[in-house]
Amino acid sequence: MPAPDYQFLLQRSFAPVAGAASPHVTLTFAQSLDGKIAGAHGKQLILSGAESMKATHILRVKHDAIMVGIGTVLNDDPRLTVRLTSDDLPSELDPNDHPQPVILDSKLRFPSTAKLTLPASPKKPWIFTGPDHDPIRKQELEALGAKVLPLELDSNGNLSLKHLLAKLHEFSIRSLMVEGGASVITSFLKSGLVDSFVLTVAPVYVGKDGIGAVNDAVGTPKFVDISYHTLGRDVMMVAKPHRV
Ligand SMILES: NC(=O)C1=CN([C@@H]2O[C@H](COP(=O)(O)OP(=O)(O)OC[C@H]3O[C@@H](n4cnc5c(N)ncnc54)[C@H](OP(=O)(O)O)[C@@H]3O)[C@@H](O)[C@H]2O)C=CC1
Ligand SMILES: Nc1nc(O)c(N)c(N[C@@H]2O[C@H](COP(=O)(O)O)[C@@H](O)[C@H]2O)n1
Repeated sequence: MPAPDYQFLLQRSFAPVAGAASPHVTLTFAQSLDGKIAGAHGKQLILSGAESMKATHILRVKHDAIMVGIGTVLNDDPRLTVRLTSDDLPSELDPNDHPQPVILDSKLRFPSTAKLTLPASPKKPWIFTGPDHDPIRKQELEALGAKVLPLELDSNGNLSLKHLLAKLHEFSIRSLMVEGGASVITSFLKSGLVDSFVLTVAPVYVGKDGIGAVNDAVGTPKFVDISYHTLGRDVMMVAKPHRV
């Protein structure tokens, strides 16, 4: 099998439109053929093969920030770093240019033992939380190097994505990669705030007890500018949501 060509990602722009006061949002995740992103009880699964995982890390290096919900932190304990070498990238991209980790965590459930706050973590997380968070917990997390940032809630009691994007823009974040999990994917699909959609489909079935990528009604989003790329045994779909 020939080595995959990653130019479709390396050459793609994730810059916001001129004058926008919020970052370009890329929603990306890996799912099975039956639409699952994790196993029973949320068991973390490595669905992506080596080739599509490399594409995910190229996306990481091309974005200023990477975001997951607290459910993913509690379940997966992710690092959210770039693991590539300079041989994998053109000279203008640096494999040490890790995206800023951003977490949605309205009740400050973020664990003190998370890999994201270990000394080895190149960038300490920015944790967005609700207006009624525990100030002592905030201090504890800040002592570990995290930045804790209060945010308004939306009408469903979730952190407001519109305000989040405005705040990230204030902090000079121009591109945000949203990696999941299911609740965050669902919120973004509902929100209409997604600019690029990058889906990895792995040729496996997880079964009915797995966690679906979408866990609530999201309407019927449509996509335009669609392309499909074979990466090893996986397929990556790259598209833009159609804004009406
Ligand atoms: N295959 C893949 O590509 C990926 C798979 N996963 C899998 O996803 C699963 C985790 O998904 P899930 O449990 O849904 O957790 P999420 O990571 O989606 O986090 C959800 C939590 O984030 C908080 N939150 C705050 N604001 C929002 C908002 N506006 N929208 C949505 N959530 C918000 C809520 O917690 P609170 O109310 O406390 O603030 C909510 O319960 C794991 O099994 C993981 O392995 C995760 C990423 C990628
Ligand atoms: N692209 C992709 N493929 C999979 O098969 C996955 N399970 C994920 N998961 C996401 O990556 C996070 C782990 O990141 P680190 O390797 O720890 O940096 C995980 O939490 C999910 O967000 N992604």
